[in-house]
Amino acid sequence: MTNPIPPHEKASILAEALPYIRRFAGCTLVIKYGGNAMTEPHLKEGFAKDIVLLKLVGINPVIVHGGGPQINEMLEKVGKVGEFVQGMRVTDAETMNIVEMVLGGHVNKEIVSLLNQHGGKAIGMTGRDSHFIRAKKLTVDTPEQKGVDIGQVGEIDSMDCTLINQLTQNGYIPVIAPIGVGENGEAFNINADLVAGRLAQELNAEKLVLMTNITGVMDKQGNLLTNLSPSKINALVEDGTLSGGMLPKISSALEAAQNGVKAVHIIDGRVPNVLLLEIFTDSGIGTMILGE
Ligand SMILES: Nc1ncnc2c1ncn2[C@@H]1O[C@H](COP(=O)(O)OP(=O)(O)O)[C@@H](O)[C@H]1O
Ligand SMILES: CC(=O)N[C@@H](CCC(=O)OP(=O)(O)O)C(=O)O
Repeated sequence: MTNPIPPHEKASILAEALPYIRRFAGCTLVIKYGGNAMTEPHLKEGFAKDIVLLKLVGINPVIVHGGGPQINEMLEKVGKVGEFVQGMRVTDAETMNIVEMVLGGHVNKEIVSLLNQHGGKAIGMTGRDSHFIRAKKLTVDTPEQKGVDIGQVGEIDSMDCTLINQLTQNGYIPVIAPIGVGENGEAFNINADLVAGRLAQELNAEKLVLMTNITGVMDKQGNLLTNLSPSKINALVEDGTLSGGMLPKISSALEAAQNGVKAVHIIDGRVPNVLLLEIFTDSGIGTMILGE
């Protein structure tokens, strides 16, 4: 059994939060909740409580969620296998329907419901709601081929954050599924890290926090890299240290850091209350991405 924390230590931990609460009160934080970090019920519950606490102390959290593993599970049920190119899901018409059903339906509503159960006022939406994320078809460059067509995968064309701002100002917590709308009203599947990074820029967020299922960005030997500069990131991409889902994550993190978002962090969503540790304590956690 672990020893209980003595009362004076508990008090000093709570007191440590005060300067951070003062600093971030009234600020917007964009939090990306990755599908891999939302597998355990107790972690989902803890995440919801942490977000409600942020809102209650005057911070404006805006959540963008993923759901890659949850989409894979549903694809398997209909006999399809998830396929990825450079961390992006190959999305044919049938897959797009499943993506929209899983992200816009089950995953989004589960998070919304948990937040509301814990006293938050959460509202779920996708980028098709009020057409707030306009997207166009994305093609991907691989080391072998440029411009690979991966179906209904979108890149963000523009974002209209009027509705999000109105919601946060009125006490709501927006919970956003990463689906965009094309010129003809069609749906596009967008990587959730890209939506979170762009949203953080558009909202002038104080922080972008990407919650995933790993301690942070690792070097080839598996050591945690606590700080990453643009040149270091380029080197890690070029020598193949970063792969799969880490590729869109790091490029989104870097773009946000270079476009006005003051702090960008990749942290381990498997650690209970990791958000509170990141935001309210002096201890550095995960990987911080620097803009220059
Ligand atoms: N150098 C690296 N450091 C850390 N993770 C890496 C690295 N290269 C690839 N990855 C992979 O990226 C994954 C995180 O991306 P992803 O699976 O898309 O997570 P999420 O669902 O949270 O967005 C890690 O679990 C790991 O498998
Ligand atoms: C184009 C693309 O890859 N879209 C992602 C959207 C969900 C996502 O990003 O989920 P995670 O954050 O859990 O990985 C997908 O279909 O899996």
